Amino acid sequence: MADKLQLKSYAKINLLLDVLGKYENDYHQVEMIMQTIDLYDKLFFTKIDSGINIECKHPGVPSGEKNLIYQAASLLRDEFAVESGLKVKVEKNIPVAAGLAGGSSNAAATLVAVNKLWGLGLNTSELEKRGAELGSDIPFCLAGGTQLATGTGTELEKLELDPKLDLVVVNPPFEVSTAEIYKNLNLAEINCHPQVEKLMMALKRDDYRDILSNLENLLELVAINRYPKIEEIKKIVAAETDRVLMSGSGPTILGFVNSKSKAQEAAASLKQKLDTNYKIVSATTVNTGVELF
Ligand SMILES: C[C@](O)(CO)[C@H](O)COP(=O)(O)OP(=O)(O)OC[C@H]1O[C@@H](n2ccc(N)nc2=O)[C@H](O)[C@@H]1O
Ligand SMILES: Nc1ncnc2c1ncn2[C@@H]1O[C@H](COP(=O)(O)OP(=O)(O)OP(=O)(O)O)[C@@H](O)[C@H]1O
Repeated sequence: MADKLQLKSYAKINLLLDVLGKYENDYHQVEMIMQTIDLYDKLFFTKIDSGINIECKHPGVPSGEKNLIYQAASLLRDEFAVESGLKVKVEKNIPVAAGLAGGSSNAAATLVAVNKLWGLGLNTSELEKRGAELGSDIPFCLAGGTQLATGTGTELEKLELDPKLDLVVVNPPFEVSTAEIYKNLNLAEINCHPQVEKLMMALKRDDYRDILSNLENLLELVAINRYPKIEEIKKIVAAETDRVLMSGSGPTILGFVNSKSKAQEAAASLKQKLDTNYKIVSATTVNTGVELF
């Protein structure tokens, strides 16, 4: 059995994020259209004799038990009484605590890696179940592409759509806690919800204008309330693109355009306008989850 595996783990965006209610455990009932984009981390996994060692140069990424990679590996190690260990080198490209599921996608890749390296023989839905125990975005990150997510975000339906959307990803230099954003959402105040059916129809028809007008994120208002800077960034990105949207619980702002070259132009122009500590990249949607490279 091979003792090395190299996997890419893709960033996700939420083309639509609606919150319908709250469960007794305080998690929220959501309805989302999730999508992977061609921004990814590279993970180099090696099976070792014992322990879980993580090497990542990014200062915002914990190296020990707090790392989702560690948690994913130790969950399966404990469940299956695995005696081997794991070494992981992470090349981070996805901004951290950005609403792009960077940690979740790393965890999804780890589930795939240890399943293979430790010979556990689990299928995708068995991996999804373990992923959901660790984080709501992890099951989606396994297969990626375009998926409808319901429940707490872990009940998934893969949509046989492969939208080709070009965008610029603008990540400001501050982190946002997902828990804090959900905690500050007051559903009683919301009288207008995103329209998931309309977006799905627009995606099916590949109608650019209709797709753009149905991109919505209910958490945007909460995030802007807590961090007014997000509204300022939105305005700057709006001047360069056809539609702006916050990803997940923020603070990353996405600006949509109708070609790769326009996305690159928008990225170049925004780099001139915003501080150098903003991470700004052009991206495109992909129909990929965790994959070998
Ligand atoms: C905002 C999104 O990223 C959109 O894809 C997800 O809904 C959240 O995904 P995530 O970061 O993987 O979330 P988790 O790590 O599972 O949860 C972080 C915190 O967010 C809140 N949370 C999360 C998911 C959900 N359906 N309801 C919630 O209220 C909970 O307070 C939880 O403690
Ligand atoms: N492998 C990892 N990569 C990045 N962050 C990690 C990782 N493991 C743990 N973390 C921690 O998780 C927190 C959230 O990081 P992450 O990049 O996953 O956020 P996010 O993009 O907002 O995710 P989501 O969209 O799933 O809420 C960070 O504060 C970071 O310290």
